[in-house]
Amino acid sequence: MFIQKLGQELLQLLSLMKAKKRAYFLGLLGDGIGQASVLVALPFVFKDLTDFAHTKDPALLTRAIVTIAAMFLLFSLLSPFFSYIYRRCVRELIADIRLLVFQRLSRLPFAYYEQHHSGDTMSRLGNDVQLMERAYGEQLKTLCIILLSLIGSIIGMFALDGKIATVLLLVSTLTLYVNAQFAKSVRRIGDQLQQQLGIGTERLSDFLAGLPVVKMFHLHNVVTARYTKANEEVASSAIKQGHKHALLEGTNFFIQFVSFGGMLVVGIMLVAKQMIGLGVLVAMIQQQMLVTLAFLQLGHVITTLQGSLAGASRIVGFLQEPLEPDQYPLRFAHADDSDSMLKMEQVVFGYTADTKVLDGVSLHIGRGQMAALVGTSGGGKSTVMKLLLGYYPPAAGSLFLMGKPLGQYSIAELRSLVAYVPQDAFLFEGTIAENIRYGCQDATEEDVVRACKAAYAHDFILELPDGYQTRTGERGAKLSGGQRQRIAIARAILKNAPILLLDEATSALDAESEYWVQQALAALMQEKTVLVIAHRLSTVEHADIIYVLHEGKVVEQGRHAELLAQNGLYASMYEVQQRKDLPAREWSQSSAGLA
Ligand SMILES: Nc1ncnc2c1ncn2[C@@H]1O[C@H](COP(=O)(O)OP(=O)(O)OP(=O)(O)O)[C@@H](O)[C@H]1O
Repeated sequence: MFIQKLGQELLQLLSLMKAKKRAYFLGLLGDGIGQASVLVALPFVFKDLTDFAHTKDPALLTRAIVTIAAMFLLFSLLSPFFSYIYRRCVRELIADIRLLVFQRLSRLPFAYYEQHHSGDTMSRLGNDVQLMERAYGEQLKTLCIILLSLIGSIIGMFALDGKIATVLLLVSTLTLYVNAQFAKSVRRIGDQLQQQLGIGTERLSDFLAGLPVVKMFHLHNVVTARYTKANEEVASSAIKQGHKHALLEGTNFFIQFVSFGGMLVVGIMLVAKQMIGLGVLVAMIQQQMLVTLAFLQLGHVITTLQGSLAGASRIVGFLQEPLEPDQYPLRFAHADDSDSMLKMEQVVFGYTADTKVLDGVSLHIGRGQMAALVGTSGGGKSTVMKLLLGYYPPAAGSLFLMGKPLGQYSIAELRSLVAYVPQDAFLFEGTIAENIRYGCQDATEEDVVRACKAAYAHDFILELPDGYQTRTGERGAKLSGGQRQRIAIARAILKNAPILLLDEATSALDAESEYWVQQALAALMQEKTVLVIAHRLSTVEHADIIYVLHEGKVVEQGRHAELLAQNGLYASMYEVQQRKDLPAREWSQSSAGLA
């Protein structure tokens, strides 16, 4: 079972080598054979020298000198050459694997990112890839040298004396057995340790992402306590691992001591009775030490290799995560012959099979119209957006874009038709110009400036120290919320997609920023079909149609005045917000008057 699992994981590790397999094994075996043959040949040199001292036979001295010269050649010339091939291969292999992991990561379905913590994913790229590097770069090579020198030494021992070799081999096998027993529990602890390291990384990335919240609520003690707990668990597993290793070392030392002492005593008695020569005893002791050492190292390398293989197996598992499909396999019997740009018919959706987050939602948005999604928190507004962006397919019902069923679009086509401005505009580390150009990578400088002027961003960008070349900082941290939002709007203007999805962010902005963002949005919405999630109902009073979502159902729909007249959920939400919004609205109106 254990051997079978080890073998399977080794195969997984080798499966990632692909085209580099040949060069890797050439380097590995070349270097391994060089180092192992030196180890195995050395006892024979000592045998010849001991026998020469005893018999004065010059042929023995010549053979010893020739062997040493051959060893020198192997060790100083060939071994470094193969070692170079091998090391280079490992570096290239690890770079390839990192890239593979990243490429897979960038093409996973949206559900994956929602279900996995980013810290866990970071740990994949960091810890697990590092473990693989150790497996390819150190442990497999050590394993190769050990196995080769083990085979060479066993053959050498049998060449010296078959009976003694059999007894010594049995003792050495005991070492292997003990090590294999330890390996299982060390592996278990190793798996636990990696998992706990992943949790530690999660805590760290949570802390970094939530730094403003930590500062604002003075949560240092809370986050430190969470991190301390994860850290203590890591330390506890690492100590347990250390304890097992120490116990293993002690046991191995005992076995080695007994077998070495036994060999020495029995060997001297045999030499005294002239049953074997002194040279044979000297060579036999050395070969036996090599075999015992090889078994000892074998145990150690297998336990550490197992830890690395666990990392490799997580990477292999990750590389098998299903990719986002190019197209959803949705079949719809009919095309939409209405004039709608965006249409949902009785759409049902749940994040899990047994829940319904959207329960028969129907929307109809005509060309050039502005529609709004409003409603209670958790009502399903963002989920509607996720379906329209092709992050998830609907479980039932129909979804049409520009009259064509969703299933007839590739995901890439779908996303080219839609521009999305989220609530929290994300900017990549880089310059402002680069960030805007993500909307259309072929855009010229003039296009970028035009988009920024339309998004009311041009003036503030010019005031920044390096203008369009100003770096935005991590997640755009060097800019204000309103500035980030206007850059995101400029990016969307540049994309120039016919359908615009907006998640209204103005509630998080101060009155002045809100005013400029609203102006920018008005420019963005021109001649577009717009669906906006509105958190503040005052911003969608002029929408062509408003859909009120509550617990996954459209409970009201119509224009602002019609909904007020219905005196239902919308009317009561509007009334509550009117009272809260008053000061901001007054400022906004007076600014508009000034502008
Ligand atoms: N990735 C997810 N996995 C599981 N459930 C989710 C996921 N995202 C949202 N939900 C659940 O789906 C329901 C609808 O969420 P959604 O975010 O669509 O609501 P919303 O109307 O946009 O809410 P809000 O106005 O508060 O942002 C909620 O009950 C939420 O808990």
